[in-house]
Amino acid sequence: MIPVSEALAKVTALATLMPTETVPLTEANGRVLAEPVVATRNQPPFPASAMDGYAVRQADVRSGATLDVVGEAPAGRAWTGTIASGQALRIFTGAVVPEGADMVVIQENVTRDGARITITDADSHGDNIRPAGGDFKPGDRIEAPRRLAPGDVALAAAMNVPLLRVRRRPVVAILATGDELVMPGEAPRADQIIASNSFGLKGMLEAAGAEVRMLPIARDTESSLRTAFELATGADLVVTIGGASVGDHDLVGKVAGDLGMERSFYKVAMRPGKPLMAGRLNGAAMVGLPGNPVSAMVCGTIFLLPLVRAMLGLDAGPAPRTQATLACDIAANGPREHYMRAIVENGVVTPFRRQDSALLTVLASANALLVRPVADGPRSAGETVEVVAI
Ligand SMILES: Nc1nc2c(c(=O)[nH]1)N[C@H]1C(S)=C(S)[C@@H](COP(=O)(O)OP(=O)(O)OC[C@H]3O[C@@H](n4cnc5c(N)ncnc54)[C@H](O)[C@@H]3O)O[C@H]1N2
Ligand code: MOO
Repeated sequence: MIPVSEALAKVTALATLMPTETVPLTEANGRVLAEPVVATRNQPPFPASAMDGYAVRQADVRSGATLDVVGEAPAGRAWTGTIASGQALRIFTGAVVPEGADMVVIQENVTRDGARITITDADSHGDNIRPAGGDFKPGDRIEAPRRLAPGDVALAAAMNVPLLRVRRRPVVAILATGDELVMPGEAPRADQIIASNSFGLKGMLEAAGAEVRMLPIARDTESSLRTAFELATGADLVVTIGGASVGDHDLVGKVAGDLGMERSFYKVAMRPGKPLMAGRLNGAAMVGLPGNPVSAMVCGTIFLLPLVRAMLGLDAGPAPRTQATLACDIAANGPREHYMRAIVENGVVTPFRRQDSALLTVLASANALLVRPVADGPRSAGETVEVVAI
């Protein structure tokens, strides 16, 4: 058994950086930017009105002052004259503020009578003008690498960059194994259960930016496993589920080895997740997850997410931890780092009483993993511990 930190380093060392591809803005959200986006224009490109009202000279703005309305400027239709003293231009949000004007008086602060306005309230918070280039200027950048959030996509669009260079999504083949498994919706025999892990992992990996291929469930025979591994050809990462332990039917390690897997490690000092394996199989990274549903999902959080991040060129450090205050006493930990399913509320963490790695109801109710270091002593309510959000 190797420590979790060492296993993580070995897993992320299996990553190959994905090549880049070009996508339109409509498909860019959530993708990882591979090359910076560089603005070639000012935004706004002109001094723009921030309000509906009247563009005027600030020096003319006094309560009771009357001004002549000399024209109108809606957004998208500039008025090309110059505002002189005593004049006002009817203006709308987003329109070009004309030469001469250095303030927009909001329409709520004037009364209008034909072509004249009277200022009823001269108190203004600011000039209501957005200066040219106030948002961004030529040369301003969205740096890479970066996972594009909706705000980034909007910014790239505003920069008039319609196509973005992003990392190709790593293709992950998920291979569930076991004679006891049937797919959701099928009719299980009395001695069978429903395959669940692949679905949880698919969601987790897709949210991380991967493209997931679900392979048919492999039976606990060497030939079925071999066929399933063949179907994984072309994937950047092959994730197997189950068959990783020491039983007579735990054949994943053997078959992968027969097919040429160069094993990086097998077994991690971690709970749940001890029988984790990883290596390289025909040019792809391979991670063998334990079958217990919670073990598979916890290993997904701790190892697969950093691996996918590394493949996308992002920081591949360990899952971020924060501190929380223990709500109750907990017993000493053993020789494996323990990732206890827990609920964090207002900075206080409560681990679930039942920690069996088969309990999906507990995992689904949890929002955090309470991390117990190897050989950590008993801890009392009120002490500070580390948690990973899930
Ligand atoms: N003698 C020992 N037995 C076990 C050990 C050990 O050290 N010595 N380790 C235990 C630990 S810890 C784990 S974790 C499991 C992992 O075993 P496997 O990876 O070989 O997984 P399976 O035996 O195939 O399955 C375990 C469990 O999970 C269910 N399962 C499997 N795949 C799925 C799936 N896709 N969806 C839902 N459920 C799944 C399976 O039916 C079993 O109940 O080994 C312990 N044993
Ligand atoms: O290590 Mo196993 O993954 O406890 O269930």
